[in-house]
Amino acid sequence: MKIGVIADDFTGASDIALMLRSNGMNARQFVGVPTTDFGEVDAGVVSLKSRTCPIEEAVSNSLSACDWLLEQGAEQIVLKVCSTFDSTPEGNIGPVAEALAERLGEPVVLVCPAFPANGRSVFQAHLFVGDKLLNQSGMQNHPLTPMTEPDLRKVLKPQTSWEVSNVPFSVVCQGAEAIRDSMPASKQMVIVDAIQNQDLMEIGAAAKGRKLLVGGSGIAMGLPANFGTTVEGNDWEGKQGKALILSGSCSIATRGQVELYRQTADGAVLELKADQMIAGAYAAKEIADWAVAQDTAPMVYSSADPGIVKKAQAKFGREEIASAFEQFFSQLACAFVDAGGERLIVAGGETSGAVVEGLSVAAMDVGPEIAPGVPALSVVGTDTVLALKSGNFGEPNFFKQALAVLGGENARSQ
Ligand SMILES: Nc1ncnc2c1ncn2[C@@H]1O[C@H](COP(=O)(O)OP(=O)(O)OP(=O)(O)O)[C@@H](O)[C@H]1O
Ligand SMILES: O=C(O)[C@@H](O)C(=O)CO
Repeated sequence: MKIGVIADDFTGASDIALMLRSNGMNARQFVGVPTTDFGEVDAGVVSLKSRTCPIEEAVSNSLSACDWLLEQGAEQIVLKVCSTFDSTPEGNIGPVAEALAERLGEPVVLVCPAFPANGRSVFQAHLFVGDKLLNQSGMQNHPLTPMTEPDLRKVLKPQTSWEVSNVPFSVVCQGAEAIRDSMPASKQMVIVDAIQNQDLMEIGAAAKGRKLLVGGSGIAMGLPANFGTTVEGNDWEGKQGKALILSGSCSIATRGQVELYRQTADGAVLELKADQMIAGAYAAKEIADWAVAQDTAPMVYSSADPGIVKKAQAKFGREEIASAFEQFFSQLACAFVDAGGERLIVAGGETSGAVVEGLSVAAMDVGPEIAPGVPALSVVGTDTVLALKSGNFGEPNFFKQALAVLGGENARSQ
């Protein structure tokens, strides 16, 4: 293994696995730290559910993943965080990055969440989503990690005892050597500006030999070139069996995708409501049986507008309602696969984590791209194919595209 990735959520893990594969590395996504040997890969991506869990748990799981990746021979570790830098004021990005840097003996940590293909850019350490600052992008309403500050120095500083600084675009646009020369010598987390893919390629070249990087999948774009790896053609195969769409993401893009799919799904949709969920009114097995009996791929969703989410959180508690939905989606996915379902499309990182853990998946191979940051995946050793969609990724007709690609067709023709 050349590059080891510790991803703080499951959709993020498949996002960076796709990025590494598209740029010349064989990559495999693991669910937690593997306990069996899956053979040699250039890049191993360990998916954790550490974005919103208690800090001590996030640190300890990330260190275990790091140790395992080092044992596999990884020369460089990437902590994959969200391209919208999702974290609470306490963490978990800062504490995990600091613990990993100390474990690896790395005094300087490059931090860059930019992902231009999905509209995320960093300028003067401020994170933009399209033409909006992070705190005006809709992320201020996120159910678990509301992002109300666009200056990443101010987001990261309260999370770490290290200094936090910025390498501005005026340096980045001069290329890899200028970026390398601008690196401090002492303990620092350095937020590096990046606006376009070319900047990420230069940052990747500048990062050659660094033991730890922190960022969105964009930070991995220029890394495979440092190792001179290449990949053979993709032998990934789709499945034509029963499909189910599960959406627990309340992000703006997902809500648009849910609405569009709802209009075209011939009624095969079921909205889960918070009151009924808490009252235990939904039965996973019954809904799974209904799902496999449909002619078109059904969609089960809890995606709701910020006002509805806030009310549910005030009534039941933020963690309680989130975990009730996550547990239910996980049970439903298991019941659907038990009932013979083959294709699962899941929207939302936390939701995807719950589903994949519930299915007891150990490893996934990366197939073709459905949308930037979202690959088709196949669960190693089973007939299940999956798409794990980050909340804000994908075009309005994402679900239709995903059904096609998981079925072995081309997304662009949808
Ligand atoms: N109607 C709802 N009311 C309250 N919470 C909800 C509701 N529907 C979903 N949730 C919770 O909101 C959280 C959404 O997070 P999730 O990571 O799945 O989506 P996302 O944040 O949009 O995706 P990503 O992390 O990939 O950007 C989940 O914990 C989910 O259980
Ligand atoms: O970086 C992103 O935005 C995604 O891969 C993700 O992590 C969303 O959960």
